[in-house]
Amino acid sequence: MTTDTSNRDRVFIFDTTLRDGEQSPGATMTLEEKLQVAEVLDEMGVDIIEAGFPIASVGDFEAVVAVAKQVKKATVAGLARAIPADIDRAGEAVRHAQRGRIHTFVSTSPIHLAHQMKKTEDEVIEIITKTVGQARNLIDDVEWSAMDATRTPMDFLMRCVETAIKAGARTINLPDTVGYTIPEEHFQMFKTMREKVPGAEDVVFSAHCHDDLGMAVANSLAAVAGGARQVECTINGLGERAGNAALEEIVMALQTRGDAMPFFTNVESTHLSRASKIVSAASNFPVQYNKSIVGKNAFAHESGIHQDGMLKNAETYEIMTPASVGIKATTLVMGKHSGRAAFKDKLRELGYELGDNAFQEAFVRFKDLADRKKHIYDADIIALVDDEVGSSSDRIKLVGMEVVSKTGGVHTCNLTLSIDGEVSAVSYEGMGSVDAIFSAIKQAVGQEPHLVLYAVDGVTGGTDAQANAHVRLEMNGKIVSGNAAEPDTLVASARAYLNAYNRLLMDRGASAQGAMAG
Ligand SMILES: CC(=O)SCCNC(=O)CCNC(=O)[C@H](O)C(C)(C)COP(=O)(O)OP(=O)(O)OC[C@H]1O[C@@H](n2cnc3c(N)ncnc32)[C@H](O)[C@@H]1OP(=O)(O)O
Ligand SMILES: CC(C)C(=O)C(=O)O
Ligand SMILES: [Mg+2]
Repeated sequence: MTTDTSNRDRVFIFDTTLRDGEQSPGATMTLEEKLQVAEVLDEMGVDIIEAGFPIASVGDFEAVVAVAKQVKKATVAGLARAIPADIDRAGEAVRHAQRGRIHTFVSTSPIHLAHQMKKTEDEVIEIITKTVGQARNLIDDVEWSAMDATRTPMDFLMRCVETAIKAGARTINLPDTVGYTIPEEHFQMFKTMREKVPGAEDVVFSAHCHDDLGMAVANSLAAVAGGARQVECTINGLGERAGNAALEEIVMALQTRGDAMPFFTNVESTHLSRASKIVSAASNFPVQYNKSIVGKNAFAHESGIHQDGMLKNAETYEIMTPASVGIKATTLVMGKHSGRAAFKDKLRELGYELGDNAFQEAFVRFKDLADRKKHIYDADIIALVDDEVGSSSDRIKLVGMEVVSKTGGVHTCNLTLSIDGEVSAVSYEGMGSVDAIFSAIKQAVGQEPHLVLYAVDGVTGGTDAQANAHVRLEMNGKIVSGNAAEPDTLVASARAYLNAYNRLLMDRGASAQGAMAG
């Protein structure tokens, strides 16, 4: 991570979550939500907040006004088409900000000119002069955008840019409106503009990339390398169609790879995770698990080799710290790909110190469970280890069990037990599956303990949760309890019953056969 900003150019971060982000189908935010988003953006040091498109509706106008009044540090921008009424309305909204900006745009590509705007190139040039001039009469800070710039012939685009600069625009944004460009091409476009357009040195060039081909961030960084010093982006990459360039990715790319890209932003990255959560809740757009920087898995490791490396040194598999983006800690997720190093570490965290054999047995059972269950929670491991530790001295052990249940019919349990090392099989029919299991065990062991309690609950949520079965038995005035956790409720019930039964035998200090006889 690079913290030294000397000899580095500043890149201004223009956040458009509240405008382009809100254009995502279904992402409409209430005024309160917009204010909450604006607050976190301002706190984290975003330079410009595009708060909305004031002409779009009364609600949008009021939201831009409210954000403008609330924001303390950032510039607040309002979007306007190249239409006088739009520009007036945007000016009316952003004048409430300590620093306001009118952002006006017009199409420049042949396809837009022919089909959307129905204007000639010369007419567009005239429109730019008039509308940028109108905006400059309202406010000093004017940004002009060439909609669909990346599908515009360079000579015409340069004419447009030169016209906008002459009319008074301070920021020239060249959007990749349809996410069509590629990094090398984007780099060249900005480089050419900076080198060839008269007056280019007096303005800030800006990139605004969409993610239709999944290259929004790469294209934005290429634009910066080519001379752009403002990047337009959104939290979580929210935005029209496939979204905009993700703010958190741009900020962290520049911060993490300062060695290769000599730039910095003013964004305090430790706010990124919180901002992501706020925007996700406000827009109702869940963040995909594997989303860079802010996804649930961005700092989570499940595979044994990675977990082992992480335990030795976090830099083996993490190029930035979770703390740097506001996430408390890395998570080592326990699952079928985990190895002994992570399992041992997890046991230590849960307060277990097992001997070599017990550890090995617990690890085998853990792997077996992980093969059958998608999510392994701490409670699963606790249940598994408690069961393992308890069962090592058991004298009655479950070897195999088959339960056949029929609606309205009998329930049969075919059971094989090992009793003091001797294997015996029995079959029993009961009123229900559990009745058949318990009766089969009693028949095999040859004793009649009284069942005081039988209960089952889920250790963790979901249909693949482990069932935690509890059994309390009484025999000759002695009461003992047994528990077992298993993904299968019937197996958990059988094990819990045997767990209690083994304790009965242990308490009596007799051999299993003796207990059976006595
Ligand atoms: C790439 C982008 O993100 S652009 C921003 C997209 N955002 C939005 O559209 C915000 C929400 N939009 C709206 O609420 C509405 O579309 C409004 C209020 C802006 C306009 O509504 P309407 O007047 O009903 O127009 P409508 O949406 O049907 O069509 C858009 C019109 O704007 C014109 N237009 C589009 N962009 C521009 C521009 N940059 N400058 C001037 N005119 C433009 C279109 O040519 C079309 O004009 P026409 O009706 O003469 O053919
Ligand atoms: C309005 C402009 C800046 C835009 O969002 C785009 O071209 O994608
Ligand atoms: Mg856009």
